[in-house]
Amino acid sequence: MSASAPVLLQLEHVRAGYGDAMVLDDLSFCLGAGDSLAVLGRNGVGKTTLLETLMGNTRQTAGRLLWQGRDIARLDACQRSRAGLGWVPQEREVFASLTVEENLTVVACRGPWTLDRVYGLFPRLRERRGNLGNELSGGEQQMLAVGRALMTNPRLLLLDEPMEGLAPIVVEELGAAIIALHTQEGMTTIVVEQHPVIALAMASTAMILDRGRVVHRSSSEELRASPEILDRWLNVAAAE
Ligand SMILES: Nc1ncnc2c1ncn2[C@@H]1O[C@H](COP(=O)(O)OP(=O)(O)OP(=O)(O)O)[C@@H](O)[C@H]1O
Repeated sequence: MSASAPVLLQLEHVRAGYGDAMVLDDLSFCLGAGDSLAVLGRNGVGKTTLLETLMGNTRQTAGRLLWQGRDIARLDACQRSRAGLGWVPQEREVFASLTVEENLTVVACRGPWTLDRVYGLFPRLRERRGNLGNELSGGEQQMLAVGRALMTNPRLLLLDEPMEGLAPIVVEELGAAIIALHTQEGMTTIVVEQHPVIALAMASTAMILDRGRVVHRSSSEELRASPEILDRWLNVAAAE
């Protein structure tokens, strides 16, 4: 986080999970406006649960979750969305019976992100604007899911494994758009991603979770150059 950037999001000793099963335990971190953060970790360590907790979809039993300085623990997902949290779920959840353009306009909120700007980021969506959600490829659906979240004009975009199941060529196209989102558009992003090579390319800072806690936080560059940390927490020899 740059010293001058205002803090957007701050988690202090958060404990959260589902029912009686707590997944996140004493989790703390901070994110500044304009930051991009990759969240890494082995299967089942709580990466998705972290995003679900930010959106208010889990049971938070301890700690503070501050959004622009205000504790939002009691707000539901809709209220958090209105407060500026944008959510791209792992399942994409595009509206199958609406066209691409309807998928985008149905959630639109006033702000800098317009239909034209989303089409500028994803020219493929402009080409497919009249197609129904269920007529799109996996990659196009993912682009639509990102575009739809942008149309809500969030201040923070949360992406859960956006590359899952996509062909390498699409991963490249979507990855370039996600990188452009923070490098050119200044969007603050948190991206959950299993594969360190992809994750570290998509964000300038990285955080590793293990058993619901933060066990490493650094720049992506530093983590890329730390094979012992990658090996210890992710069981991979290198992120090259
Ligand atoms: N809706 C749910 N109800 C109960 N337990 C859940 C639910 N979703 C996830 N869990 C449990 O919470 C733990 C963390 O899961 P989570 O999906 O957050 O991990 P993850 O790090 O995102 O893993 P993956 O990389 O496999 O997606 C797992 O033990 C999982 O079984």
